[in-house]
Amino acid sequence: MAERALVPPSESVPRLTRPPSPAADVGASAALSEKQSPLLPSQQGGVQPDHQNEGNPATSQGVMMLQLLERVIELENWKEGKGLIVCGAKNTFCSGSDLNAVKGLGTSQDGVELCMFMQNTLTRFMRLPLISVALIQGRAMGGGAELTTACNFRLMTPSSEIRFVHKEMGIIPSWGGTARLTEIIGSRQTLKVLSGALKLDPTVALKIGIADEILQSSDEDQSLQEAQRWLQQFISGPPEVIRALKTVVSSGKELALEEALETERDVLSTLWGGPANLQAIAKQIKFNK
Ligand SMILES: CC[C@H](C(=O)O)C(=O)SCCNC(=O)CCNC(=O)[C@H](O)C(C)(C)COP(=O)(O)OP(=O)(O)OC[C@H]1O[C@@H](n2cnc3c(N)ncnc32)[C@H](O)[C@@H]1OP(=O)(O)O
Repeated sequence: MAERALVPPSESVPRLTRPPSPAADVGASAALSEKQSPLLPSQQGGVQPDHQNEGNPATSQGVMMLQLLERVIELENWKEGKGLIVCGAKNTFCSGSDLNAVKGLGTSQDGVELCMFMQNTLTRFMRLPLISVALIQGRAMGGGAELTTACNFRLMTPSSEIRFVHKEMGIIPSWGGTARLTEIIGSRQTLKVLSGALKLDPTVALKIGIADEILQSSDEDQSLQEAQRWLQQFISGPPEVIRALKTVVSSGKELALEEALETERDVLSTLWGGPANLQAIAKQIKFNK
């Protein structure tokens, strides 16, 4: 029987509580996992399996998923950050769960535990006070397609493709991907994308609103540079302001209006009269250029 390495630290997705004050340190953009894709098997350039568990794909996949959670926890503690880019390796964004591991996780309970673990991790990722970009080089399939929806933006290289293959696997996207995709492109388009298991090339993805932009290059390094330049336009400025913006947008998306308004008041109180605000007022900035 497959080892239960995927039981989530908490049994359910964390509730969004009104957030702590954003930090005021200097920020930078960073790759979540430079040249690594969190869920891929090692032959695709993913995180290497724990040697202790070599030969047991289910356990190795569990290790990779735990590594993803660890990275998210690191990012939760990255108090000066402003943005991040999630990218894959060897021109594959992420081809989802390791199919060899999935064979060893055959019960409904296995599926639900995997789902809860990933819902927890990706919800925490989505709520980071960082502006996140999925740089889709090559394919994003299954769980990999779901991962792209946890990012705020999706940039696609000309040769890339997003495909929610779940229907063909006899399942649904359940790592929060269905809910997030519906929020991104609406229920009609989501139903088409999922029930057709459509291959979304960059042109189609842009048209239906999953992709934010098609990059010029399919080259791994050049497209990463393009993505960094693209992100830069949204993260220039003081970290406390960028982080606060992401925080209030998250609460506007997830909370009831009264709570979201309260969050806005609280977050504003950390900025109004603060250094960035006072400097801007002192400079008498004009926006007519
Ligand atoms: C539990 C469900 C879960 C969820 O979302 O909830 C999922 O994610 S289900 C998994 C969904 N993903 C797939 O079904 C992908 C299946 N793989 C493919 O369609 C292709 O391999 C593709 C399109 C990713 C890449 O095709 P390409 O022609 O470029 O290369 P290869 O097919 O030769 O692949 C190279 C090598 O990688 C292995 N591989 C790729 N993806 C997976 C995977 N998800 N699990 C295990 N192994 C994978 C592939 O088998 C090849 O291995 P090799 O030993 O060289 O034959």
